Amino acid sequence: MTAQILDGKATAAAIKSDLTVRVAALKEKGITPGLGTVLVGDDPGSQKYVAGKHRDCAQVGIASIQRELPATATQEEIEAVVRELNEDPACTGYIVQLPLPRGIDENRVLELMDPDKDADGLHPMNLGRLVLNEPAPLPCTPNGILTLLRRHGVEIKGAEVVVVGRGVTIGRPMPLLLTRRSENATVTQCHTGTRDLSSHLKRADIIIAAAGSAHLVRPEDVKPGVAVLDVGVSRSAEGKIVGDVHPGVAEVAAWISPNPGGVGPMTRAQLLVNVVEAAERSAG
Ligand SMILES: Nc1nc(=O)c2c([nH]1)NC[C@@H]1CN(c3ccc(C(=O)N[C@@H](CCC(=O)O)C(=O)O)cc3)C=[N+]21
Repeated sequence: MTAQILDGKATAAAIKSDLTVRVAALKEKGITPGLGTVLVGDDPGSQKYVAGKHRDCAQVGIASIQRELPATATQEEIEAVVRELNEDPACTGYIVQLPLPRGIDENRVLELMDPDKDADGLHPMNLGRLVLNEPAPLPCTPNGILTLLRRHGVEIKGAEVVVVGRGVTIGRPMPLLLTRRSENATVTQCHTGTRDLSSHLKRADIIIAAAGSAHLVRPEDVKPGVAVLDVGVSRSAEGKIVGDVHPGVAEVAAWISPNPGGVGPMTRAQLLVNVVEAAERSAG
């Protein structure tokens, strides 16, 4: 058996085409959604991601607001940009690209953001709203994963899902989304402290591998017919992206998300969804 592809690139393109229509409707009401990005420093990876986000915006008609600060920027300088975007009516939603340079208190910056402009869905207020089942912008990568599964007809209701990882962007919020009544999955969260990862993986109907550990999930660890989402990003010695899932898993799984071309483009698409939804909320 060779797994079918959970095609994030194609699914993200379909979402962007839906959004183009919604953005046009907002513009008829006199509202142009705008995505802001705050990029601090000159990390080439971060520059590339941020550039990708603005390319996406251009495709769907969302305005781009780019703020760049040097690697030497102080806490106060970064916070001043955050305050400015909070006040800017043209900025519907924004992100502060992470990580911030050493010595900057990231959480203090993030907490200063207006939660209603939080395009990442990772502001403490919005994580709290998620716990409380209140409407909120949803974390982009976990929500992108759910959308990718739904659009390929992978059954989430009742599924045994193993999430590997406990990072703030994926591992922590993912089970919160999966265990809502609307999803009704059963979740096991594994991490570096898990005694026997393989025994958990073998029981899973869906595996979400977000540990950042190259080829952590091996073919002998998984049940035939499983759906596997490869969210990990490591770099090989040659600089190529290496995921958390061993390529041999594709011979056992029913569904697999390629990496690149899987969850990454979905993350970007959900960011745009959050910006458009924030603009729609403000339009009433
Ligand atoms: N505030 C904040 N929000 C983020 O969402 C955020 C962040 N900071 N910091 C860095 C990480 C990383 N991230 C990616 C998003 C899309 C791709 C993506 O689309 N990747 C392509 C490949 C790109 C390539 O070839 O390098 C793919 O998977 O097909 C990758 C990585 C968002 N992040």
